[in-house]
Amino acid sequence: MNPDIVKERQNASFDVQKLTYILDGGPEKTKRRREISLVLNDPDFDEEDPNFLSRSERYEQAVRKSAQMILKLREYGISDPAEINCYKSVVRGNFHESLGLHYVMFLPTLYSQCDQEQSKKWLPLATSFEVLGTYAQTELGHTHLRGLETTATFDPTTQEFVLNSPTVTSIKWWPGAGKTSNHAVVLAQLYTRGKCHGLHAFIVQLRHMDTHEPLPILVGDIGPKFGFSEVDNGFLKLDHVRIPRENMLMKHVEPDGRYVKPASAKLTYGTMVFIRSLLVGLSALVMAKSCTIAIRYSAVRHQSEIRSEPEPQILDYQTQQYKLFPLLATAYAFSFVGQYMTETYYRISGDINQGDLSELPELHAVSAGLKAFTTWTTNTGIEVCRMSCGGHGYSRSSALPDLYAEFTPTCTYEGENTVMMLQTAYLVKSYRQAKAGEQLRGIMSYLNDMEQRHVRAHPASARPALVDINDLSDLVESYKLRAALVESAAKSIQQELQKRRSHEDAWNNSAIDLVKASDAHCHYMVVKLFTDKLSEIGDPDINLVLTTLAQLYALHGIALNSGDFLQAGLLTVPQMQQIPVRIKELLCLIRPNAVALVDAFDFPDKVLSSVLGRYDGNVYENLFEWARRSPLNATEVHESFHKYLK
Ligand SMILES: CC(C)(COP(=O)(O)OP(=O)(O)OC[C@H]1O[C@@H](n2cnc3c(N)ncnc32)[C@H](O)[C@@H]1OP(=O)(O)O)[C@@H](O)C(=O)NCCC(=O)NCCSC(=O)/C=C/CCCCCCCCCCCCC(=O)O
Ligand SMILES: Cc1cc2nc3c(=O)[nH]c(=O)nc-3n(C[C@H](O)[C@H](O)[C@H](O)COP(=O)(O)OP(=O)(O)OC[C@H]3O[C@@H](n4cnc5c(N)ncnc54)[C@H](O)[C@@H]3O)c2cc1C
Repeated sequence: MNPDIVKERQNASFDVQKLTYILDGGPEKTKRRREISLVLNDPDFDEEDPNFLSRSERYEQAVRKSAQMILKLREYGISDPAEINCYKSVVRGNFHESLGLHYVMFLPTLYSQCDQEQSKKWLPLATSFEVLGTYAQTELGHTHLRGLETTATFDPTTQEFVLNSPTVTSIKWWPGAGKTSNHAVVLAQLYTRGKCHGLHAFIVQLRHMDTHEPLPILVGDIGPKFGFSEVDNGFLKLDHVRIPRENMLMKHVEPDGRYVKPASAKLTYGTMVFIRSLLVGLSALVMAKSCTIAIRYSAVRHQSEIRSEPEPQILDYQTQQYKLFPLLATAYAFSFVGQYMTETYYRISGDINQGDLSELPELHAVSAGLKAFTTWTTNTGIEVCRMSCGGHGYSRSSALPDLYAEFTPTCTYEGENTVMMLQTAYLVKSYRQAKAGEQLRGIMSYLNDMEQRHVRAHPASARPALVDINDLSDLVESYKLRAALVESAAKSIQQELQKRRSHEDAWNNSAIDLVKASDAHCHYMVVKLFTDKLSEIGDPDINLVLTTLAQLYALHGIALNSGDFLQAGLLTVPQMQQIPVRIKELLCLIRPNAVALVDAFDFPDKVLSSVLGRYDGNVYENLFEWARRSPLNATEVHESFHKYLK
């Protein structure tokens, strides 16, 4: 064990184990997660570091691993869905799996959209992995749902749907598992009796069940990408492919071609809402991994000097703390927001299953906004962590380049982040309702008292000292008032309309304000949820250290967005000047607990897969060992010497 890291652990002011229990949701859950993590000792999961393999080898290794994962699930008797997720997350490590889409999109779509008869047919096939599925929605030319071109036309004479990609731009593009899957849920515009009824989901067989040869369908892999090398994102061109009427999910077409309207057309989009909710938790996980690597490494790395003494740990540099500790605070904040998002998703989707769709718009707005907010922040955070590790952060052995490459498409898939932030119609609608005197419930209720508490620029002399920057509840309150930026967005729309612009142009001309409003709303939610969580934590030592993190999270956010808070008169200039001073004090308070705070995330070394983030801190000897395994070192003299240099 590296002596620096031993010393760090001795300095901790709280019980790391107890904090792990809080993050997991209780000691029993921690115990079970640790038991599940033991599967990593199974030699059948031994594999070559993917960084030493070609794309094709990576894909093959990933398919082997996915197949092993399924066999082992049965062997280990893991059947609870939450435990399956935990098991898969542990085994998957920092990479995605080739069968991922089957689990996260294909199966959930079947579960939520099959009727009884369809469930009876498809669920046994899909859960036994005879049917391997993907989710084919995006097209080469479009992602916007109303713009999708693929058609499904009902033919009452044969009781079939005819699926067609009429143009190049209508070719399905991006669905994972182009080579792996034999079926797809295909999203297509439904036509019956000559009329278009919008997007609906259809189950389409793509490949022969025994030979895996493609049916008369053009299907394949779209080629190498920025990351996601394990995943065979695919293309799919359908040329008048016929499928039985029974393959339409939720069956909205009667045998005579009559269309039966669903309770809400938006139910077809349910799988996306599900994944967007999951991505909030994934952001927390990846932020936590990145901080673990960067903070442990910073504790064992010595460089330069502060005083004329031996080189200090780089974690002692104030600038290093300023890079990493706000991200550590973010990892904790997002962990609690992830828990909230999961609970909210299951609560509201439970109501939806019972026929109560009243909270569907809120679920859509919250999941879209938080998905965008947390993935954007995490994406830039990983890169800060990588940079903070200097040259060794650039080595793939650190895992940080892989974490970045695998995570960065979360800002794009399941709805491009700007587009998701622009799903603020709900915020503006809520604002207008509140303004009209309606009492809002839930997370939007803060808009109820906006009329009394206008957020607008005050002259400097008239600015009230509303906020005690050392008081978390005051900080939450000021974030809440800043979230009323939605008022500015709504006003911008109103002004545009007064200029006789169309409703659509008024929205587009206010889009920057709308994204800002959405961002401010999400930021408020995160600060509030983090603060609310503190009241549940009884252990005084843990409460203290998490309160320090929450204060840092809140103040750092204000410092980054100082213009909003000043312009709205929520903070005075002298208060704003106090914030960097307070932030520096908080960095000092966090410093002795930094390693313990990342230890509490409790990532086994095999899951982290990072030489820099090793629990024992023995970085240098392992960096050397890793480098020696590079394929270029397989021979002392590389064949290129004989071919070209000699
Ligand atoms: C929403 C759009 C942008 C627009 O929708 P559209 O209907 O076309 O048009 P509008 O008129 O604007 O909207 C109409 C109204 O409907 C409301 N609306 C829209 N969507 C929804 C919805 N989903 N639910 C409810 N309501 C909705 C909207 O607000 C309007 O309301 P109103 O009329 O104003 O009242 C739409 O075009 C859109 O959604 N675009 C984005 C497209 C998209 O998202 N595509 C995704 C394709 S699939 C994909 O990307 C797959 C990726 C693969 C990922 C694989 C890896 C996953 C990893 C998973 C993580 C695992 C976590 C594990 C964690 C661990 O390990 O621990
Ligand atoms: C790794 C990966 C895996 C994927 N897996 C799948 C899958 O399994 N199945 C599937 O169906 N799809 C999948 N996708 C596709 C993914 O869902 C889309 O790429 C995503 O929805 C974004 O759409 P787009 O690529 O068309 O971007 P575009 O919408 O073309 O975005 C390009 C730019 O235009 C801007 N823009 C677009 N519309 C607006 C607007 N209304 N207002 C303001 N700005 C706008 C965006 O902000 C962005 O800056 C995957 C994508 C990736 C990268």
